Amino acid sequence: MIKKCLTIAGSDSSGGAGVQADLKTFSALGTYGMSCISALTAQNTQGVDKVENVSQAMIRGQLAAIYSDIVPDAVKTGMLSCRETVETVAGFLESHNQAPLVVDPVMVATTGARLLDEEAIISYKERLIPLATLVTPNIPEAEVLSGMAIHTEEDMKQAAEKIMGLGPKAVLIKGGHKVHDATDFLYDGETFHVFRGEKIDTENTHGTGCTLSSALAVYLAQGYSVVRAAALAKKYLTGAIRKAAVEKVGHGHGPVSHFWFYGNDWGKMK
Ligand SMILES: Nc1ncnc2c1ncn2[C@@H]1O[C@H](COP(=O)(O)OP(=O)(O)OP(=O)(O)O)[C@@H](O)[C@H]1O
Ligand SMILES: Cc1ncc(CO)c(N)n1
Repeated sequence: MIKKCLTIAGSDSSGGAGVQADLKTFSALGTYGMSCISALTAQNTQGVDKVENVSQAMIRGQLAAIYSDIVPDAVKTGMLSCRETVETVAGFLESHNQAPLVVDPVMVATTGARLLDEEAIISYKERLIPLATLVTPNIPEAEVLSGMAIHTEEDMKQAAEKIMGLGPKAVLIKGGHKVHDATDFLYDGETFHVFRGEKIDTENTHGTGCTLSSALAVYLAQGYSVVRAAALAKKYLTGAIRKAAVEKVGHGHGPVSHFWFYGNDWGKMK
C-alpha cells in the first residue's frame, strides 16, 4: 500500500521551500503527501515580504480532519512561526501520532528572514523536540538549541550531544552553512555517523532543509532505519541541488529541483 506522509509547515508562495517543497519531495519519492499549513508567507527566491499565521483552531482543524481519515506513516514539521503553534502541534501529535516524526526547527529563511518568534524556542525544547524521531537543525539552529557556538566538527558533535539531552531519538546537524563542505552529523545517542557531502557551487539552495527533512520522512515511512534514511535523503537532496545549479528559477536563491529524480531507477537509490 502507498505510504502516506504529512507535512506541518508554512506555505512558500514561490514554491521552492515550505509545504510546496515537502509535497514535491513526497511525490517525487513515490508517497502520498498531505499538509497542515501553519502560516502563509508571501516570498520568492529573493526574500520574504509578509507572514500571516494560521489560527490555532484552523491548525487543530486540519490535523483533526487528516487523522480522522488518513493515518500518516510519517510526519515532518517545518516552519511553525510562533509559540502557540508549536504548542498546538506538539499537543496534537502527543495524543494522536504514532508515526515517525521529523522535526526541522526552521528559524530563518535562506534569504535571512526570521520565520520563528524568539519565545517559540522554549516550546520547541520542552514540547516538540522530545517527541521527535529525528530533529534536523542547521548550524545556527543547533547553536540556539544547544546554547553553544559551533566552529568545528568537534563542536557539531558536542552540540548534537546537548540537543540529545532534550529527548529526541536522534539528531542530524546539517552542515550546509559551512564554507568548504556540506558534511552532516547524525547522533543517535550511541554513535556519530558522518555524511560527507560535496559542496556544490551554487546559490540555488532555496528549500534544501525542507527537502531533506521531507525525504527523511519518506524513508522513515518506508521503514528504513534513521541512519539509512539519512544517507538516502542526502543522496536525493544532492541530486536536487546539482540539478538546481544548472536550472535556475527566479532571480535570487533558486529552488532545488525535484525533477532530477523522476524516472530514476529505484534500485540505484538503495
Ligand atoms: N551547496 C550545497 N551543496 C551540497 N549540499 C548542500 C549545499 N548547501 C546545503 N547542502 C546540504 O543541504 C542540507 C540542508 O542544509 P542546510 O544547512 O543548508 O539547511 P537549512 O539551512 O535548514 O536549509 P534552508 O536554507 O532550506 O533553510 C544538508 O544536507 C546540507 O549538507
Ligand atoms: C515557508 C517556509 N518554510 C521554510 C523555509 C526555510 O527555507 C522557508 N523559506 N519558507
